[in-house]
Amino acid sequence: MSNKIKSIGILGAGLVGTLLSLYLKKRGYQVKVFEKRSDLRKSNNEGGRSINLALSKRGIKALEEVGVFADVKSVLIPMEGRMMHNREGNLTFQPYGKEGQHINSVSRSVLNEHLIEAAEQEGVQLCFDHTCTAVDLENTTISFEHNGKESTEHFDLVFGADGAYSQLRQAMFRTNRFNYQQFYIEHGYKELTIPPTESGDFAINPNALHIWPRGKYMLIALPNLDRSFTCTLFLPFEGDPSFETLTNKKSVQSFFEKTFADTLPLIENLDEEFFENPTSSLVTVKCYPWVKNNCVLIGDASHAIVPFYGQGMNAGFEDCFVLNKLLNEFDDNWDKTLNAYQQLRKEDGDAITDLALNNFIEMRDLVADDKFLLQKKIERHLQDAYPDKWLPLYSMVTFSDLRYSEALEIGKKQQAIMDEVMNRNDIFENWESLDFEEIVNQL
Ligand SMILES: NC(=O)C1=CN([C@@H]2O[C@H](COP(=O)(O)OP(=O)(O)OC[C@H]3O[C@@H](n4cnc5c(N)ncnc54)[C@H](OP(=O)(O)O)[C@@H]3O)[C@@H](O)[C@H]2O)C=CC1
Ligand SMILES: Nc1ccccc1C(=O)C[C@H](N)C(=O)O
Repeated sequence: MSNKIKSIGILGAGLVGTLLSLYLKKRGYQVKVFEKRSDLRKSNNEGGRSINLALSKRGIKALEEVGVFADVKSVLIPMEGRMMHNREGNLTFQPYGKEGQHINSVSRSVLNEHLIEAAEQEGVQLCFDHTCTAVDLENTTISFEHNGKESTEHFDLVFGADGAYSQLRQAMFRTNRFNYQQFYIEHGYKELTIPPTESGDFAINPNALHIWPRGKYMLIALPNLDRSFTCTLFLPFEGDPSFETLTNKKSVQSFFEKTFADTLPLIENLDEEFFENPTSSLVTVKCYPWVKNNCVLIGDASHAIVPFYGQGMNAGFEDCFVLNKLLNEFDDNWDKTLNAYQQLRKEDGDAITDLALNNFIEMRDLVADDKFLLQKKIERHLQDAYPDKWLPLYSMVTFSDLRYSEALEIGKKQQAIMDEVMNRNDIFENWESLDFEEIVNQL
């Protein structure tokens, strides 16, 4: 294939497809994007099933590289830490990183609109209402349906940025030695809303990610530009409590009274939203290889993860950044680039998949535990005293661009060290007199 690539087709004008199109167009390729949905800028309908995104270092870096971050900045809301709400409505705040560090709440559709606009201005051809129905991996053609008509188009290279249920991946699925694994967690999610107050203000602190951790399940809330909050209830599909048991207004009301009492005056239309918004499921997909002939998977199509680290978009954006960096390194030799791309990013995709699953346990359960919060405090102290030696796992993932796979490995070593530290009987009283140097030197 090497250096004969001129035309590139991309499936999906989601966050990753549009950013990828910008990168490739800027390199001088002819780029055409096919998206099954209508143009978001004309009909914005998320259908009550969106979870707010948390843009952080990796995503920002990837947006900066193509010059779109400056434009996006105005739609971000900084969240400096987690605000935990216990059953009595008492609050505990846990900062995400050092002073001045934060993650950014952003609506998927607003960010997507910005990227679509930027891609169009760059000269990318965007085809909305085009559903890809098949990909021919041998001939690098895409078949799609548009306005009831079927047609087929050939490209030198095709990218599947078409999400967790990718059509391109579907074509790869039938090829020899393609590995594939998919599983659903036992929880589903439902979107609810905390509207602005009557005076038009945020009802709760907008510079935090709010969590109501309840062990096996949780509710979270992230701020929006219109001063509302998008809440997401993560609850098992089956068991008690579960989506299965919350079948009528009475059961929902009493569940919220018992578990999330301080949200009842805030979520105005609980009954309507609970029964009108869909309950969505959460899938994880792992597969390999990501490259077959001249067809390549990227973003969720190659590594669909659960949302709990707020890294799905950041990881997909980083895929684009790394691909572009490799194209620079290999002077647009696509064979070499794609080979290196899939090897590097598979390891990192697997790592963030595991990290995201673990972060659910942290958010729904551990953040309500005093010992866990003390561990975080000690780790922040280690970071302040030995910034070159100890960077907490959350910071490595969120505020650095260290490879996810390296962050995961270092994080495991840190956890083993901290397990011993936290086992001391007098840890709550005497943590300040720990030998911090000895701790960091164990790494
Ligand atoms: N906050 C949220 O609710 C969501 C967030 N995300 C975030 O976005 C990140 C990046 O996702 P990304 O990899 O871009 O994937 P996305 O799912 O965001 O985007 C893929 C796009 O391709 C479209 N598509 C799917 N099948 C076809 C097809 N056959 N033909 C043409 N278009 C198709 C999808 O439409 P359709 O969606 O209708 O299938 C979607 O618009 C995720 O990691 C996650 O963090 C993604 C989804 C939801
Ligand atoms: N955007 C999200 C959507 C759903 C669930 C979590 C998030 C997060 O961002 C979590 C955050 N990184 C945290 O660890 O507190």
